[in-house]
Amino acid sequence: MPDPASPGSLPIVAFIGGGNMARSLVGGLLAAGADPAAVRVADPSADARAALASDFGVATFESAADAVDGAEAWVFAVKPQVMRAVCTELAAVAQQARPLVVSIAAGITSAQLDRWLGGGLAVVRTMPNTPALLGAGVTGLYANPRVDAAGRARAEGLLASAGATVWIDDEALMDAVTGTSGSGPAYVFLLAEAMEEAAIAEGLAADAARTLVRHTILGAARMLVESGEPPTELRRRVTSPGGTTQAAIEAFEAGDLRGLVARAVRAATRRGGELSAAND
Ligand SMILES: NC(=O)C1=CN([C@@H]2O[C@H](COP(=O)(O)OP(=O)(O)OC[C@H]3O[C@@H](n4cnc5c(N)ncnc54)[C@H](OP(=O)(O)O)[C@@H]3O)[C@@H](O)[C@H]2O)C=CC1
Ligand SMILES: O=C(O)[C@@H]1CCC=N1
Repeated sequence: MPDPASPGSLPIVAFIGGGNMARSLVGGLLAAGADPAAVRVADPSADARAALASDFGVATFESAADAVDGAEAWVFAVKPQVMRAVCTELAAVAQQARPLVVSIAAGITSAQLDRWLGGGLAVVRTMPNTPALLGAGVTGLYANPRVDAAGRARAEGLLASAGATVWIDDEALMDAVTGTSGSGPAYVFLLAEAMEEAAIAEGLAADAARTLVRHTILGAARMLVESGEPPTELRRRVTSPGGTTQAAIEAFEAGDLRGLVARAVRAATRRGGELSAAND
């Protein structure tokens, strides 16, 4: 009996959309041992298809209908703006095939996906992030009531090779997942940009600033994950009373960094709801 959570024993999975995130997920799946013969990707771009085929050895298709033929899991990896059209085109096939539907799109709800695909389907709405490319991502997953235990295990198996997974029981919170971890890598990259610029403004050479900042973020992230200790405690150990870090933290707090981050996450979270409404 194959283990449905193991990528090596996945049923045939079709990715509809072969862009940035699909590439990350396909790469992660194969790195975790999935058979390239069990992975298909549909994308309208001949260049994207050629790159996917040569990089990963997966079968590629111009037409989504051809890619999903015989696939038990369909992963929708297109932009929210085209999701309705893409689903509607596949609705008749979906009603016959009854696949496990997995979406990685921001904002688009499981009810919308189900409705556009004709209704009554098992749908898992997920939100991965780009470090999936390194197997260092994190994905939030929500399953609609039609998804059984095997479907959950299958969806988790598809995303687990991209990194950690977190099940979310209340779909209304999936936009907050997007605003936290889906978009989150960009927040860290923005911090890196700002720190590099500040370091250069203090007189450091650009290459020195780049190395100092990148390895500071890498080291701090590893400490966060590997120590399991709360960030407040890790920060306390860097902050000598009356020392340099305290001076910097006071500047951050005076500038309301926490409030700014809260407003940014709120903006991303709200945008998820807007993407859902605007593309219904
Ligand atoms: N980028 C990120 O960090 C994250 C993105 N997401 C979600 O992932 C989804 C994809 O994003 P991303 O990979 O960044 O976007 P991309 O634009 O890189 O990928 C989408 C791909 O879908 C293709 N496409 C368009 N129409 C069809 C169709 N009818 N059939 C098959 N493929 C089609 C596009 O081709 P073409 O360009 O030629 O139109 C493109 O290659 C989005 O819904 C996004 O919300 C989720 C988490 C993180
Ligand atoms: O910016 C976006 O809409 C997508 C979803 C999460 C990350 N990128």
